[in-house]
Amino acid sequence: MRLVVVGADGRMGRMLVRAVAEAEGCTLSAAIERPGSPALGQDAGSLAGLPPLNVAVTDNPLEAFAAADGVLDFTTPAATIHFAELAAQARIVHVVGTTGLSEDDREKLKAASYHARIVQSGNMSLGINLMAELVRRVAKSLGDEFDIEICEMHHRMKVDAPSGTALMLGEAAAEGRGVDLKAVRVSTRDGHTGARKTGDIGFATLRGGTVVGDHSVIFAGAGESLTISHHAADRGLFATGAVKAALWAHPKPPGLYTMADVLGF
Ligand SMILES: NC(=O)C1=CN([C@@H]2O[C@H](COP(=O)(O)OP(=O)(O)OC[C@H]3O[C@@H](n4cnc5c(N)ncnc54)[C@H](OP(=O)(O)O)[C@@H]3O)[C@@H](O)[C@H]2O)C=CC1
Ligand SMILES: O=C(O)C1=N[C@H](C(=O)O)C[C@H](O)C1
Repeated sequence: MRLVVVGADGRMGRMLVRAVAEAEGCTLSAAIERPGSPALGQDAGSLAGLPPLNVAVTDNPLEAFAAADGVLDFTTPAATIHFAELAAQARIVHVVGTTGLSEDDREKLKAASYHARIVQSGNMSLGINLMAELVRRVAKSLGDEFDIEICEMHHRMKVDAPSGTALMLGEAAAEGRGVDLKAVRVSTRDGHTGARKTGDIGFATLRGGTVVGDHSVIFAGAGESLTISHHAADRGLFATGAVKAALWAHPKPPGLYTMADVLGF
């Protein structure tokens, strides 16, 4: 499968280049960065700490997508929506790891998925996707006498909050309870907040250092609490998941898929 990595000089982009180079049945057909990036013209393999792959970074996604079977995209919401339009025109697979997407962005991805095979997930790891299934089940079993709080910590450079993963876990908890997350979500608390409202789902965001990604969902009841946690030690696992998603989606019909579909949950 010929894969393009967009945002190839980013933290995830470099991991994706490595994952493609190491995956059986995949080749890196192009590496894209934004116009003006200092990475333009450099070898994508060298940027990723590998021997040269003879793939120079360019700012021409149109040409790259026309000669590819799929694109791995961990960039920014604006860039992802632009790439979704191009991937739909080229009828290729689009794996979207970018977080911080708005409702409007999601609508645009949905529209693009009439032509492209899109796999979108706030987290491409096996562990988090399994955790979301567990959270759904526990939330369904426990009822709202158990308060749900979601805590996440990421590195100091992360720009969106709560994390895409935290929101995904919140959606799973809300689904388990049969409620709409938007109606019960509490993402900030400061000052005299009053007592916690029954049924709220709270989010706490921590940022610091080089933390790859830690997530906990706490079910706090009367006299007992249950916590489900995940610790990501290396962002290579998200990249491996993204390549797996691309290979899975290659023979599928156009549509908007999730990592849970890829993993068969
Ligand atoms: N779903 C998952 O499993 C995971 C998702 N993520 C998400 O992936 C995204 C990226 O994270 P991370 O790698 O840490 O961020 P980085 O900022 O390190 O990487 C993003 C890269 O995309 C580039 N970029 C921005 N706009 C464009 C454009 N129009 N064309 C081409 N390249 C562009 C940036 O270039 P420049 O810096 O020059 O602007 C940068 O190199 C975030 O939303 C993050 O939350 C991260 C890990 C796992
Ligand atoms: O920005 C990151 O680094 C990460 N982003 C994703 C998120 O927002 O959940 C996934 C992972 O936790 C790392």
